[in-house]
Amino acid sequence: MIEKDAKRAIALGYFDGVHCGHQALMRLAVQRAQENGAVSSVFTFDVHPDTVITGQPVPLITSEARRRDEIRELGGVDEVIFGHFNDEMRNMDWRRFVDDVLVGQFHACWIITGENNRFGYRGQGTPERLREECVRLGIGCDIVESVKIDNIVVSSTYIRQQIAAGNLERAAQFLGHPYTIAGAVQHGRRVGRTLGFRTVNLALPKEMQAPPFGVYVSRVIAGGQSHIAVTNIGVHPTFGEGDAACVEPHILDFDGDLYGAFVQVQLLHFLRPERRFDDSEQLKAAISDDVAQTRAWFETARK
Ligand SMILES: Cc1cc2nc3c(=O)[nH]c(=O)nc-3n(C[C@H](O)[C@H](O)[C@H](O)COP(=O)(O)O)c2cc1C
Ligand SMILES: Nc1ncnc2c1ncn2[C@@H]1O[C@H](COP(=O)(O)OP(=O)(O)OP(=O)(O)O)[C@@H](O)[C@H]1O
Repeated sequence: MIEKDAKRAIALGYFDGVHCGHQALMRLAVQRAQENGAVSSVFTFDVHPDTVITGQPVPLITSEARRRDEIRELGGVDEVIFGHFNDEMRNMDWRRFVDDVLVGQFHACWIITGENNRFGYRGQGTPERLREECVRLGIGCDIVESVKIDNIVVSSTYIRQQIAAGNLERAAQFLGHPYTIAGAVQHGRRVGRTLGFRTVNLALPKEMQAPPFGVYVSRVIAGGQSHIAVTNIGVHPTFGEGDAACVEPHILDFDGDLYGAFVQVQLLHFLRPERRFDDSEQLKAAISDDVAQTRAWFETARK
């Protein structure tokens, strides 16, 4: 239990996907907290600010249900604070945000931000202004240089573009971990078993940035175990149109029961687009080929 008036080293930003740059920033927050006998925290928002500002939902790399856990697991911080991004927050002067919210309400003794971060009304809170304000308040401040890969600044926006294009290897390189869809296993229509390939069924969270509908080499993490799998994402057009998009991994060489379990599906490599087959025999042949390609991919990855 973290005490309300504990002092905190607070990292600022939205942290969608918890990519390599976010992780570097949070490592520093953890270090500053240790040095100062403080709690390491992230201050983020319940909705993406651009969703409110532009009126267009920003598709997310991390589903809403997983955000807190993912930031804590991958960032190593003690606490994730979710500010409510409403009109009041949107119009709040940057200095008031620092003085009243971060310091007044959450007792910040150190604030950590990336060099490209902007906050407060119209983004008028720049890292340089933050540094000056922290000096005035007598608290610590770090401005972290952007992490780059291949001379490209790692950002959630760039990673979303890679996911949307099906470049999951590139997305994983920039994330520092695979793109993952998590959720509770639901009952499907039990067609999979008639095909000879049982599948685990998950809803695709509607707020997520999905990759193109298709078939992916995958891993399924369930009950602390990692399984090799091949996953179809889409609306399975062979069986009629109109269904909501779902995520259906077929776990190779597995005969267990996962109904109701909470699983994570890591999508590693795009194999082919989803398509409509004329009959289930053709679909079966295609899935057999997907399975063979998946085994071959893991064989090559192991070498
Ligand atoms: C590896 C794999 C690839 C698949 N590819 C397609 C496809 O291209 N087109 C399609 O209509 N269904 C495809 N399916 C079938 C459906 O996604 C789903 O497995 C089937 O409709 C069974 O659904 P159920 O679990 O609700 O019974 C594929 C399934 C798997 C496991
Ligand atoms: N590549 C990076 N290296 C270091 N820090 C970063 C990097 N990218 C973002 N940050 C910092 O991490 C915090 C959270 O970043 P945030 O999620 O707001 O931005 P982002 O990843 O650049 O996303 P977007 O593409 O939406 O701008 C911010 O303080 C930001 O400046």
